[in-house]
Amino acid sequence: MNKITVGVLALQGGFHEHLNTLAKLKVADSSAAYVTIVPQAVKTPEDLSLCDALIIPGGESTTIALLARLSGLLELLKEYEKPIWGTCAGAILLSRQVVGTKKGGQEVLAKMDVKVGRNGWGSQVESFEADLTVKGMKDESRPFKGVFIRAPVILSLLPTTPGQPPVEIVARLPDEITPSHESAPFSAVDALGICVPSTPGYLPTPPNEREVSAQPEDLRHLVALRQGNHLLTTFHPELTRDDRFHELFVREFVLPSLPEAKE
Ligand SMILES: NC(=O)CC[C@H](N)C(=O)O
Repeated sequence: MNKITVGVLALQGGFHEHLNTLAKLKVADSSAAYVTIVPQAVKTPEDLSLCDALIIPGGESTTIALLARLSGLLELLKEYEKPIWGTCAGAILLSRQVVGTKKGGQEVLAKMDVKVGRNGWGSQVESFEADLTVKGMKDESRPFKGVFIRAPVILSLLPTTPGQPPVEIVARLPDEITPSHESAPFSAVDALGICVPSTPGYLPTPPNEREVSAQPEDLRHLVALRQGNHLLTTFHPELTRDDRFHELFVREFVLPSLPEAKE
């Protein structure tokens, strides 16, 4: 267990930043021994086969999905059972449903029972930063700077897929930050689970997949979620010098998933 390979899907978007963070990362296992982390750029099925876990970076989710299909990775990723962490565009790919897709729709890996809205906070100029408290993070009382760039928003938590663990909240935005963009590809009612399509390519939620209706909180405040060994963050931890999110992913998601850890 002292050497692990963490892949970063390197087809488009901010993969260099994740690889650079992984190259410097220090993570101790449960016996306080440091783990050797080998970062691996993943462009082909062979690259993926070397990995113990995968990070899908931010970028443009439609393009990443298209390139994954062209490189023979998309079906492998849909079947992948090792831990995956998706940041921003990667979070969109991990979700089961997406609102505001480009014309022609959006292929997803559907690993997490979540519905997201693309570009939910507006355009590039409306990018922002926010201090987050992250469950399970080292030095948890010190806020983690979340960088949101054309970020998706969580619209609903969908019924849990049979056999899967429930979705857990890892981080949320402070209450004073309110989504208020007219350019957002959904309306307020959409956040309550009543889907209002506003862009072509959007498919209404099938009746048997209706969200649990009594979700009192504005789910758009949820910005990091876990389901089993998958993690999504709607922001970009790789764009800060703070490597605690990468440490959390390796320590809490990757190390416990290794065969040796179960002995
Ligand atoms: N920073 C990002 O990854 C933006 C995601 C992009 N808006 C998308 O929908 O794919």
